[in-house]
Amino acid sequence: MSATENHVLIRGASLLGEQRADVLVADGVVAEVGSRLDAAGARTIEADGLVLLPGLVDLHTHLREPGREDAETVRTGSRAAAVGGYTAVLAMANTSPVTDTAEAAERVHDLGRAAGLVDVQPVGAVTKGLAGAELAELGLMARSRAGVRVFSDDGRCVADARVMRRALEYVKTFGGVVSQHAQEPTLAGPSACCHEGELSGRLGLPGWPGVAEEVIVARDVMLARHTGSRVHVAHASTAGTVEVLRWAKSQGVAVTAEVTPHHLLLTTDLLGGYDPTFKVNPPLRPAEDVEALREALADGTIDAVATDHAPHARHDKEHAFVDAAFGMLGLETALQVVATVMVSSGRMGWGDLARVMSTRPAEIAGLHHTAGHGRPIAAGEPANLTLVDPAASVVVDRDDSVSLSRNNPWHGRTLAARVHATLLRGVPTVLDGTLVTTEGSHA
Ligand SMILES: NC(=O)N[C@@H](CC(=O)O)C(=O)O
Ligand SMILES: [Zn+2]
Ligand SMILES: [Zn+2]
Repeated sequence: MSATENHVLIRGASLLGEQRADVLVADGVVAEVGSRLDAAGARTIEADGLVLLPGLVDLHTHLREPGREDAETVRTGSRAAAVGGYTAVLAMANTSPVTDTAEAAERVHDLGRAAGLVDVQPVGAVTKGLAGAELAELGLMARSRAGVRVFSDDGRCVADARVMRRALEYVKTFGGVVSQHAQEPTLAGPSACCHEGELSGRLGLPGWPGVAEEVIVARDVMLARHTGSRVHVAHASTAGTVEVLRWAKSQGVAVTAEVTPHHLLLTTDLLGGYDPTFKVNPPLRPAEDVEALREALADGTIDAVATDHAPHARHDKEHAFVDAAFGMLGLETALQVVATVMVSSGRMGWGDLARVMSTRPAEIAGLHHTAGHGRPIAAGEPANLTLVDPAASVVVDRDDSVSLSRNNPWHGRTLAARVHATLLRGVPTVLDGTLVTTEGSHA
């Protein structure tokens, strides 16, 4: 092995879209940031016109392993994440079996390390089997090798206020956070499948009102205030949720929130054709909600963008609308959607995009200090990096995906920007927009 084999020189990138610099990566860390750096023998990435960001961190990914390896595996989901510019993802607990024990969390963690493309950090279930009644082994998961810090029954709401209160008290003891799928089950029938409004009436589909989300968010911020613990709102989707968050933050409540790319761009009227590709939970909302979410993301009321990447096998999606599975792909296109909606429009800069897609998610998940994600691009920092072509414009084709599933709501749309390269601790996982396999060949 030559002395410079582990060296990568990124030449002439614009750091967070601002000053231009060369970045030398050696042995997993940023060795030097400067101009006209020379590193004979280092692999050089010409980055003229490209923007360098800290590696993206996804607070909300469904990897489906164990249980539904036909829809996605830790390995295929890791590939999709790397292609999307991610260096860390949080894998939701609604697998089969559920991630509700230390052993289950360690298994997911180890599968992620074996795939080796992104850091896969398991989310632990709040309640055993996601049943909503008995707390899962929160402390054992936290103390396990997986070091779980984020807990969620995602897919289901922790609807019982007493269970939620106890979970918040428990995670406080080790600095954890509960990520809530906010949806009051008694405010929507079991077959609810879209936003409750004028369109649901016209289509004859049973709907959820936005208030089903808002009452849980309001309740949970009060429980967070009462317990002095941290709550995180998963996939915030309504203007009312934004109002509650704004108030809670003004009161100093330890609440954070994420919004998905699809809730930042897609609206409920896409359901007019009954295409199950657009069936997702929480449902796509009207344009007024979308605008409130964009504003909240820009002003920091919403902390992060999280994909809620929810792969589904074809035979689970290709049904009549009411019977199809909920969820859509997100990892490979998230940065492009945020670039399109927030950066190309001038509402945010690349530095802001780095805040909402890397720094804040890393802080919320506790990956900032320990695992070196979401860090500044500076000498001595772990080299988890994403290089983006801001001028690219790409027509999304669902068959270009490295995910096992094809439920891609962006198919046929033109999106801005493109991930050019991703580095995990200094090792390129993506180069020239293409996955680098561990064998070193392109796949
Ligand atoms: N978002 C979805 O529509 N589906 C998710 C569950 C969830 O995030 O609630 C899934 O696991 O498929
Ligand atoms: Zn959810
Ligand atoms: Zn989810």
